[in-house]
Amino acid sequence: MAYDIPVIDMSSLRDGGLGDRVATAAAIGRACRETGFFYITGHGVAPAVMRGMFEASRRFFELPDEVKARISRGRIGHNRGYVGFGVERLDTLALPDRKEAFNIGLESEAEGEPANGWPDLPGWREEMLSYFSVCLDLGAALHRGFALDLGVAEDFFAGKFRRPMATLRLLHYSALMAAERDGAPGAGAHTDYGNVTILAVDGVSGLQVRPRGGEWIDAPVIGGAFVCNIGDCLMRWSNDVYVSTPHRVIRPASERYSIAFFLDPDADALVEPIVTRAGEGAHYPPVTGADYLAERLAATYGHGG
Ligand SMILES: O=C(O)CCC(=O)C(=O)O
Ligand SMILES: [Fe+2]
Repeated sequence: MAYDIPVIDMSSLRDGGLGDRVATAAAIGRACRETGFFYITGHGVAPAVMRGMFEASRRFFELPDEVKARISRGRIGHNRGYVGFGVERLDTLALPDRKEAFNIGLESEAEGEPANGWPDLPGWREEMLSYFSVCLDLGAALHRGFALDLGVAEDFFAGKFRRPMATLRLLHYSALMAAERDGAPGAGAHTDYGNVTILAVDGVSGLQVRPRGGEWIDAPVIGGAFVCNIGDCLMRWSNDVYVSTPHRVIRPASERYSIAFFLDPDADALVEPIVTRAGEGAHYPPVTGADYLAERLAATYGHGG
């Protein structure tokens, strides 16, 4: 079977009529069953917004190491903050990834809620939070599509993503390190944990996808489009009708920047398989979003980094 990664105009899911929404949902559903990856256009995010985000990302990663270390994931906790080169190992059988990253979670001023760490860069926090909310809206629109396609109420997921465990992640793959010949990947082969990932890549390709039962294929950069992929949580939720697909980043020939938005459900949302195929039982017991994510993060960071 030849796999491809379709380009889907999602504008109807934002503000279209029912007929168009159903058609878009069917196209997304097909991609989720086959490749688990699709590009989206018609998302309404202006090119200037993405240019601004990548400039902001560069400004952050150019900060001195000791400044970034002050807001490290180790200090901030809750999977937020700066993750230095070599700390993470997405493919547990390979060398640590050649990338640094900065994670931002749902911002809250409330007592007892996890806080984000912020660098001391003017306007930076506001720009990140504004993009965060753009991604939440896109994620909600995509979930209306998943719901339509899976045959549940169009707003089925809305009540399960009220305060979602979402992570906005800036990524920087170093060209200097890419030149080293130790076999370390940019990002090792893995599947994403959550429901859906919305990825923007700044020009330099390197993402590869391995459809289940297929070979590695390149996911080239398509200007103005985001790459979306299904994570393990939505695979489980769809009772394995949708597939989360292994992917990796090969070491780029030059500096590479990407921005990923990982959307996981609310901590207390019950992830209970939606059974759509006649005669089939649930493949998994229900689990809360928090228990599910905790299990998966422990596996990635378990090597002690
Ligand atoms: O940087 C990329 O293109 C993809 C990164 C990725 O797959 C991830 O962080 O989960
Ligand atoms: Fe990923």
